[in-house]
Amino acid sequence: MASLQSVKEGGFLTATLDLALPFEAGKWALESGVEFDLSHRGILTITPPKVSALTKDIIVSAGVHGDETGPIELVQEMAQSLLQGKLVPAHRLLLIIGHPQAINVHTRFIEENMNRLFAERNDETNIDRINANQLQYAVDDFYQKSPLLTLHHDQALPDRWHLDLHCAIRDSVHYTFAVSPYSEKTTRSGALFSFLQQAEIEAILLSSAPSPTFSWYSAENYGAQGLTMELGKVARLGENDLTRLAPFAEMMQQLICSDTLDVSWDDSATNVYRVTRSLAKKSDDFSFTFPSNQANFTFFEHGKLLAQDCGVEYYSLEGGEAVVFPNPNVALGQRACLLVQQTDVKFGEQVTVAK
Ligand SMILES: O=C(O)CCC(=O)N[C@@H](CCC(=O)O)C(=O)O
Ligand SMILES: [Zn+2]
Repeated sequence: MASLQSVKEGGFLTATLDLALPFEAGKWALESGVEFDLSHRGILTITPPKVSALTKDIIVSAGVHGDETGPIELVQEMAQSLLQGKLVPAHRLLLIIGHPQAINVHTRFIEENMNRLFAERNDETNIDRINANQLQYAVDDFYQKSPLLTLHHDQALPDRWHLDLHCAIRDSVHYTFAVSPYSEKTTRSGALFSFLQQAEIEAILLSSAPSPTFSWYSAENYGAQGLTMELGKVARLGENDLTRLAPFAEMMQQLICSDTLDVSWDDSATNVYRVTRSLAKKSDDFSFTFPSNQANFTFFEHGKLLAQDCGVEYYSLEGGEAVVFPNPNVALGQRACLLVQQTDVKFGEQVTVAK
């Protein structure tokens, strides 16, 4: 079947991954008035039948790492329901399956980690860089050409969201958690945190420095309520237990199909962490003092030796620190782990770390 027809019938993921089939762009509408624009392989823009000042510009991306398949299956399920008219969106959507080439060979990336290629446009010397540039153009196009901009008469920006869905490589004290990228812009709204709590996401990690990730790109460049979502653990396509992500899938459907979401917050219901340090791998001598499969959010009391790198030793700080994303095999100069401490937040229009 032609790839465009396959997408129209709900096969967004199948068509995206079938690299033997030449890509066919296309625009079409359902009787409901929902409009679809398949502009590139794995990049689908969906426009609701009507827009208002309450309409959001929402990006949901998955497959930026090819072996993180649970979120890919969630995006496919959402795309299928929208394409078949079973769901009617209330907001503008950009659905992205980010790295078909890596997904097809079940690997995190081909030559370099695509989720470190969003600081700027990249020289297109490999497929990871080509894809990262294409995703940057897609985000730019989606937010910059939004019809909502005229609705707000350029006074205020539309409510922009970007959920970049990932899985963790290893076990985690928290099965689901969200990483809020650092930006000087207002990208940590009470509505975003309330959404996470209602989606039963177990923890939120507040980054304290910029990072060249996909969610950071939208937060920093467009003030989007951006998150990297860690939804379970890596597994093969079709071998994920999506029931554990049901509350999140349900809240994503509410986010996409409801004009507005209830906003509430219970300090005791969600663990919030702030990033105290990000350890970069400075040499091939870098090593951790704990096993490479150490679970995310493992806590180390104050004064424990965590890692060493060419004689430089890293000890856990006063109050202790927990480790997140420990990976001694990253490329030189890249992040080998995050170190975090639990924190309290002041909930409001924007959420801030309580002093
Ligand atoms: O489990 C791991 O070690 C990595 C899982 C993953 O891909 N995480 C993202 C987090 C990005 C961020 O810090 O926002 C990544 O490493 O790209
Ligand atoms: Zn990932």
